[in-house]
Amino acid sequence: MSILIENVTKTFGSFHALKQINLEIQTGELVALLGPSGSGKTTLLRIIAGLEDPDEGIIHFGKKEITHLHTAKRKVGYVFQHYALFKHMTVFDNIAYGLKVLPKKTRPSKKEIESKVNKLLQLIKLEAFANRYPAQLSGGQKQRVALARALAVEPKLLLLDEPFGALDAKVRKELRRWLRQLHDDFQITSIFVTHDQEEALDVANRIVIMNEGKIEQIGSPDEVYEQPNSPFVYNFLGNVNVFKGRVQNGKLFNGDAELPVPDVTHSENDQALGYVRPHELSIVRNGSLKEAIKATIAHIHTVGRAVHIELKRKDTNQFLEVELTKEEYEDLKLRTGEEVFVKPKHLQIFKGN
Ligand SMILES: Nc1ncnc2c1ncn2[C@@H]1O[C@H](COP(=O)(O)OP(=O)(O)OP(=O)(O)O)[C@@H](O)[C@H]1O
Repeated sequence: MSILIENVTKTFGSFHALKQINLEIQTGELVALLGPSGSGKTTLLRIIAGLEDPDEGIIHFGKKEITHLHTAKRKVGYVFQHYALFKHMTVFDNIAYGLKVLPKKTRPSKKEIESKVNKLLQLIKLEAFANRYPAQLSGGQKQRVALARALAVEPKLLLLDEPFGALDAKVRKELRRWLRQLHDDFQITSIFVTHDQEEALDVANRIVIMNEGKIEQIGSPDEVYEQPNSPFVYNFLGNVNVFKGRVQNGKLFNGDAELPVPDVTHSENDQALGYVRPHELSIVRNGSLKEAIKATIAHIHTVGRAVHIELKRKDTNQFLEVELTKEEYEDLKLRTGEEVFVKPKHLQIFKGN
């Protein structure tokens, strides 16, 4: 089911939690709402679920307008950060719950419910745990049960609010992979809230980046990471080096460096900020002083196949962060304390002040 959100606004007293949100989600997409705490992610999810009313704006599910439709009639599965399982019910009964409380007309038979729950138990790999109670499960297992419970009623839309927020890093990673697999198998339109960039980049087909009640950027993980459209997105999605200066003759004047700027649309003499990701900086031994930045290697550390290098600029004493592949690093034979030159491969310019 596709979703269309038009001009949705929400205030709590005088506080604007959502400002003119416009968003279209296609059937079968797995979309992440990503943003810092308080940016409005949960409020938007709750409005889509019908747990909260927007002040203004319209929401469509497919062709139908549902802005004020009761939550129970929206056919939405909702998974919260804190499992919210029924403590006094077994895993089996928790998953079956949504089916057992359906009105008699639409309720499947006891046998059908049993077969459906068993299939879901297989899917979440907890067949052997059907008779356990939530207190006898780990956090990851509880969250899998919560997902199975949400899926049991065959929702047209699956909403997940920080579903793995309370779990440790390894279990989170496992569940992410599993959520993606589940999504691919079921093809349910899904929206999940997270403030973890890595999680959003790893799981989602599309990421909606929110800040202070507004959407900053919408795009595929590659798009938002490689082509951030604002300093906010640059900073929020991973590490970045920022060069502040003045743009003149196609160059950013920063410290002693004159860094070439691609297709400048800024007027000459504008104050500007140049953004470069650590992997977009290269290290060379011999540089022309102008187009490269002289710096001393302060620290080197390896994370898997990547090598992170921290350098201190000779001109401004600021620190730079460079990421090389292990091969690049081994070719260069770099050592702590050595003087080198750092060159941006790609500089994204934003207006500064
Ligand atoms: N019922 C409410 N009454 C008053 N203010 C609220 C209410 N619900 C949310 N807010 C405020 O609206 C803003 C957005 O909240 P929301 O929960 O949507 O943010 P979020 O991006 O999901 O943050 P987090 O990641 O911390 O959950 C916050 O400043 C919050 O305090």
